[in-house]
Amino acid sequence: MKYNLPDQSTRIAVAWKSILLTDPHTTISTIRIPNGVIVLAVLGKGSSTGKGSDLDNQSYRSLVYVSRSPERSLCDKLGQRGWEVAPLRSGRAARAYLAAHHPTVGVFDFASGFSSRELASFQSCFATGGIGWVGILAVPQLTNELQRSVIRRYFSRFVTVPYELDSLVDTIGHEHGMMVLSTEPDPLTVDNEMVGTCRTMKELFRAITKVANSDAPVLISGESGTGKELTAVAIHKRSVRRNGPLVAINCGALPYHLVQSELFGYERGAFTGAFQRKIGRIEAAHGGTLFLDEISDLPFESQSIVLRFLQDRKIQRLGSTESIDVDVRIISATNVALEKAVAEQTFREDLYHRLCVLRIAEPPLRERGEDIEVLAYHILEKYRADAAHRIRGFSGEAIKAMYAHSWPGNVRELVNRIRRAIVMSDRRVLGPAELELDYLLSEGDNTLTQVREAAERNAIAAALRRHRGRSLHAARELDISRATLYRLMANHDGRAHRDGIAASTRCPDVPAACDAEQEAWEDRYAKVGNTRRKD
Ligand SMILES: Nc1ncnc2c1ncn2[C@@H]1O[C@H](COP(=O)(O)OP(=O)(O)OP(=O)(O)O)[C@@H](O)[C@H]1O
Repeated sequence: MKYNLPDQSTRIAVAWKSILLTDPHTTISTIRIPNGVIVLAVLGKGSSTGKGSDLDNQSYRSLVYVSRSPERSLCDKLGQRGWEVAPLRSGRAARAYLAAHHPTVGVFDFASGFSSRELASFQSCFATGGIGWVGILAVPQLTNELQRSVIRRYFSRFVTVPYELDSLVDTIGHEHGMMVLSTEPDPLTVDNEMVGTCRTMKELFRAITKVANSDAPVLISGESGTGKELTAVAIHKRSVRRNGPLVAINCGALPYHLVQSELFGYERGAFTGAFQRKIGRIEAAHGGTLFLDEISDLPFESQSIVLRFLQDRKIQRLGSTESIDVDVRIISATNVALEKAVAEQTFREDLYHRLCVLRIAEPPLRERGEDIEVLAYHILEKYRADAAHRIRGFSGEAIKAMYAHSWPGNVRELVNRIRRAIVMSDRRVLGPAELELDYLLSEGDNTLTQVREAAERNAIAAALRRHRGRSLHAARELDISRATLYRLMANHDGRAHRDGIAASTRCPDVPAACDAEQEAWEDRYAKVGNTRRKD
């Protein structure tokens, strides 16, 4: 039987339970279907020229093998079967490897004796999408509740010690086959620009794929620095217009008197100084995508000009009477709520409806959980060469501080902090001081729970700081009710509040919270805090 990859193969993987790729180099594989019949299948694009199939052409022959004492014989055996094995011991090394190499299979040796704390440091690796985990366990570990729950949640298969080398390698082959066939090729990860493994980012990637399949206008909303421009590029790259131009216009930087000439262009002699014809930005995007960045900043008087183009899809260069049809797909981005601008009559409602047919919301960095760490290593890889010496990674304290910080500037802030640290640091391991996050760490915040609590406390403190102690505004920003905010502040025993206020007095550009509302708030908070303490 011959199957073409990837479409049909995906269906095979879904329909049949087990696929054994005995050797990642070969295109001949054994497929075991549910009724027990074994079928030999040739997987590939019908090619037997020896040049290799799609399976060979991709980088999924690498395998991460985590063990405190990696088995030499297992590494050798895997090497003979064409695997590139990366034996690793720590969570940090594994995370960096996963971010850089995207292996399809991971082998985790529970039997080599990782402590519970060490196990927790691997959690983000287990949760990484696109990798199937195979466990090696000692029989008594099957009764250990923590290990059982990790296996149940994240592992597809496991073997117990003592195991037969061949059988383990076959199990890894099974896992590899299932992962390859059930994973759709993802241009986002192929070009390795947009990184994300958490649930919200996976939802974003799915939304990008769907939106890219349509030609309707899309509005991308999200806080500054969350990756709206990156998303616009990803949509364009995945769309049928990918071979056409992508032209970006920063609407905030377009003064009214230049809107017509910038957007529509002009003919020679159209006005004094127009010495030659100039093609406008909209026409330059013909056949491709027009990205209207910071659309909310488009001056009100200019909005009708853009609206007219969106209605007619025609332009007229200044100084010309000829109407030119322009075929572009519109993507716009905003970091403020356009609905609010419409309600306040600073943004035209008819333009809003033209732009906002499809919608994508960019999650802020503070809601991306362990992606902070994945992103940090991605950024380090990208800018590593700027360092005067080789930088190995981040210290444990630096990672803790990153989780504790609330990232008001989102991914851009993370990029800037890491780039600064890479250039300025004399050390091989970047610590919280290099990231200018050392003020966040307090003694003894070591366990995951403590780190999470610290992150929550700091997010609340930062929100209060930004809104000068106004609980209603801070709760709104944190997307929780005011009652929940009070409860959380009470849980943190007032520390988030104190930190928020202390920092707002420390920071020169944020005035201290000392207005009447602040005092009223403090009274209310004191009551909530007292009630809880009585409990
Ligand atoms: N998911 C991501 N993976 C890797 N890098 C990212 C990601 N999201 C954002 N970045 C990086 O963060 C920086 C800011 O991204 P971008 O310019 O797309 O944000 P933005 O939301 O358009 O910002 P603004 O609203 O200020 O225009 C860029 O350096 C970008 O490469």
